[in-house]
Amino acid sequence: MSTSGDRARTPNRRWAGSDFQDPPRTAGGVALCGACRAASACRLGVERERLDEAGTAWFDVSCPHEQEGGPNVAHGGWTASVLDECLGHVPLLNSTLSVTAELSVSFVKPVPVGRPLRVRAWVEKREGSRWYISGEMTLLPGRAVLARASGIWVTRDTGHFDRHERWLAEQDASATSSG
Ligand SMILES: CCCCC/C=C\C/C=C\C/C=C\C/C=C\CCCC(=O)SCCNC(=O)CCNC(=O)[C@H](O)C(C)(C)COP(=O)(O)OP(=O)(O)OC[C@H]1O[C@@H](n2cnc3c(N)ncnc32)[C@H](O)[C@@H]1OP(=O)(O)O
Repeated sequence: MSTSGDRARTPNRRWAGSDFQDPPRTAGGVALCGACRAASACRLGVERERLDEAGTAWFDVSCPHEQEGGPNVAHGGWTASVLDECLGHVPLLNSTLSVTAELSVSFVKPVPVGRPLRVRAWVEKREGSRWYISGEMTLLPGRAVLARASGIWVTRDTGHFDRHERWLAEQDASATSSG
């Protein structure tokens, strides 16, 4: 029987040999998170990504039908997730591992499901290990803004997830010992 302690010690083969700063990418250049590696596609619907010479990141995105909230429109959680993903790729496109510390989303218009959308993301400033990143989602064709986001990403070293596993094991151990 598997326990939470076993889970904390089990190597995760999706990340085996993985370089956090240079993850596997789709043909469209999209860096894949852990759960999407088996599917070889971003299940949030990020189809292409690229960084231009000015440092702005561009993403072709479409809301999957499984993420429908209201009739023919995206669940707000999808909009927030895909903006977290796209803005969070900016440090990665600059060969830097980071995690989201804060994220703020403005839902400007309902987001249609199954339509081509564009996300643009850029660095506002960097202070210490913090990257202040903003972005917006627009409808295609045209450039109507559907959502805006801004947040703070914090640079991590490659020991971040191992430290987390140890912290989790300690939580489990202290919960077990205190009953
Ligand atoms: C999906 C996650 C994947 C992450 C990347 C992994 C591999 C990459 C490969 C493939 C992946 C492909 C694509 C994925 C890319 C992006 C997807 C979106 C990213 C995410 O979806 S990621 C998941 C959600 N996210 C978390 O899981 C974070 C949980 N959380 C923590 O892990 C800690 O809470 C942490 C690290 C935030 C702080 O940890 P801490 O407090 O111990 O650090 P410390 O004290 O050293 O602070 C260091 C500096 O952060 C500043 N700081 C701290 N907290 C702050 C806050 N709230 N707001 C503003 N600034 C803050 C301090 O002011 C100091 O700033 P300074 O260095 O300038 O002085």
